[in-house]
Amino acid sequence: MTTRRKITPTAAQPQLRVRDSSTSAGFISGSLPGTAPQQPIWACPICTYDNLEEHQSCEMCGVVRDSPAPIHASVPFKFDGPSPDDAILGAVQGSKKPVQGEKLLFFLSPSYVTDSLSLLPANSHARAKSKAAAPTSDSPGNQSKLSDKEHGVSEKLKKSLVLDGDSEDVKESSKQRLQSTSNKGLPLESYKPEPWMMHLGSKTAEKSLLNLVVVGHVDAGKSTLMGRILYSLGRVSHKEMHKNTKEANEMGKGSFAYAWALDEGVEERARGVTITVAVAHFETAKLRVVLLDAPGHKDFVPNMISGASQADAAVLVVDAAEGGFEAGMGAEGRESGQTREHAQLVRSLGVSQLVVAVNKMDEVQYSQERFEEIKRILTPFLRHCGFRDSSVSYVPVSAIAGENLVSTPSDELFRAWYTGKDGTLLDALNRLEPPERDIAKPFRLAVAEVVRSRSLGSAAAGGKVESGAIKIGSKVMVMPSREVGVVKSLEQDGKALQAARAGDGVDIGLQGVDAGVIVPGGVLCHPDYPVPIATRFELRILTLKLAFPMLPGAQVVVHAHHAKEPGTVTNLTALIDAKTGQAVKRSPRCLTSNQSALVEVAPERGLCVQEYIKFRGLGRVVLRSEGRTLAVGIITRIISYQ
Ligand SMILES: Nc1nc2c(ncn2[C@@H]2O[C@H](COP(=O)(O)OP(=O)(O)OP(=O)(O)O)[C@@H](O)[C@H]2O)c(=O)[nH]1
Repeated sequence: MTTRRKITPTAAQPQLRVRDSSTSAGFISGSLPGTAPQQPIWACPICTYDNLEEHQSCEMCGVVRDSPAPIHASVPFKFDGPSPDDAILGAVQGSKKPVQGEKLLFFLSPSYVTDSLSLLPANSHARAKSKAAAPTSDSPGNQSKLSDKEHGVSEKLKKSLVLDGDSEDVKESSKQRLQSTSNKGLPLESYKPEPWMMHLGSKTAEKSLLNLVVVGHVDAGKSTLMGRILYSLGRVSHKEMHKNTKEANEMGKGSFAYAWALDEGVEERARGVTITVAVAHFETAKLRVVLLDAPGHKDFVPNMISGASQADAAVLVVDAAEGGFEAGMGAEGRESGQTREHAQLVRSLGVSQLVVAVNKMDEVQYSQERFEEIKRILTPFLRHCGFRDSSVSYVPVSAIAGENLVSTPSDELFRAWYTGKDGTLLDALNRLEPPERDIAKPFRLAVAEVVRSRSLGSAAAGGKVESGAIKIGSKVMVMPSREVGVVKSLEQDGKALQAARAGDGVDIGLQGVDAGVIVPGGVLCHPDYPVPIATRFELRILTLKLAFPMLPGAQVVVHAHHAKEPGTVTNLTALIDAKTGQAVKRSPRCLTSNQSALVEVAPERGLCVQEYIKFRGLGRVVLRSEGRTLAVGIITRIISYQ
């Protein structure tokens, strides 16, 4: 039996999923977080955050340990590696040394893709055919430390966040940041997790959970690849495969038979494209993988964003065929390629580990030269997106021929050069590290979908637990309605659970709330620590390639976790130097491509979001307009609440 489902996020029209009840013995996922051991620490010279000895860079602001005295004190924090967010936060080159053996290049430079494609041999351009863990600061072991320190860090940041010492509004910004802990709830720092939460999973030696999103340009072979893996691992039965093959042949779409294991919708099958995010489960030697198969077509980027916002790691599928790879990179004058856009988006949505599956190797006769060529072009590009070289692996595969997926290649041409020391795609997936989870923070779950099933009842939501933990009987507040219900049932992969914790993708059945109050893009949270409903917030953004300058008053669609809401860029507060993190110009008249800036945004209806520094998963934002991604960013301050 397979346990696949689809997520179609849209705040305006909740997606209902009807499913038979199919529960089995409950289990609790994940490994034992345990209590934080006493370990030596070092204080960051920028933000004063106390880091564990083993960390070579600050978990709070990303500054490399032993870096020279800080010269750009306006940088509040950063990812583990440079990313679009890093550019937003600044100091990519100013305060961070290159990591061992890596050269940090100025990333997302306008000419970058053109430059990298110019590395191709002349005939490669002619080939174009017509048709993206490091532990976070929220590690369980660090949870108490983080919670206890949060306020102290903020006190320091109060000074360092001021972009311009003379500016009253920016001083006010810092003051409000400190007050914006939660709206009409207890201060976050007063939260203490209950003992049972910290011991979830302690009695079992279960595999770790990894949420894996599969992204890449349209038709790169994502669904075929994952369908074939699911089939090889026995997650798709022979009977089901036989049925898919027969029906696909009858529709003249025989080559999509494996993809149909994931593309189950009528329209998806008729059009031969993935539209929604399909969810499936499989296991590697050490991981329980929740697979999120995202659409590649540019029209469905919003759905891809929703899938990627739940992910811990990603598989970027690229098409090795002549012209296929180049199309994904937006070569040959194409306005954009989704290999490029997806890699930028997944990194800005917090994914730092990437497996690049170089697919359709059968179409290039398993050419080592082609594989190396693609690697050579992608490596610096992915570095520019913010991926560390050491967090990216490349695996040549053929989904259609089943080569190098779960077993070593059998094709002679392939075996001639691929010795298999880097292993199969499954080996590469097994090497991914699940991130540490935010267990010691109040419960938060961003609603990905509305679920209706007999076992869960009429008021049920599906999504990934961002922080904290819940069990049967826990009270939760449904936002934005503020109705409070009790957890009646919990399910994961079709099995009943007694409890769920940060990182788990779960379906939650609630008692005591109206079904209609659960909406995709809403948030389930701890009733004493409700998520704010923000009606205006400040963002640090990095603009991508803009067709037109962004002006104050620009109409955008604001994407935050699974929420999607029209909104207005009400103010361009300051232009920020991406290298130094300093405000270089107040109230710029407009923003152009590849600029880092502080802006204010007002969604038409309140959004359930939080400052990135407090809840990363609820603090990342993507601004889009007319089907194009304009900017990626993080919430630095909530200005007004509903
Ligand atoms: N030759 C060859 N064709 C492949 C391979 N993998 C996939 N395809 C074909 O590529 C086409 C697209 O495959 P899909 O799996 O639907 O691609 P996708 O990336 O999931 O597409 P979207 O989700 O719509 O972006 C189908 O005709 C597949 O049969 C491969 O390894 N070799």
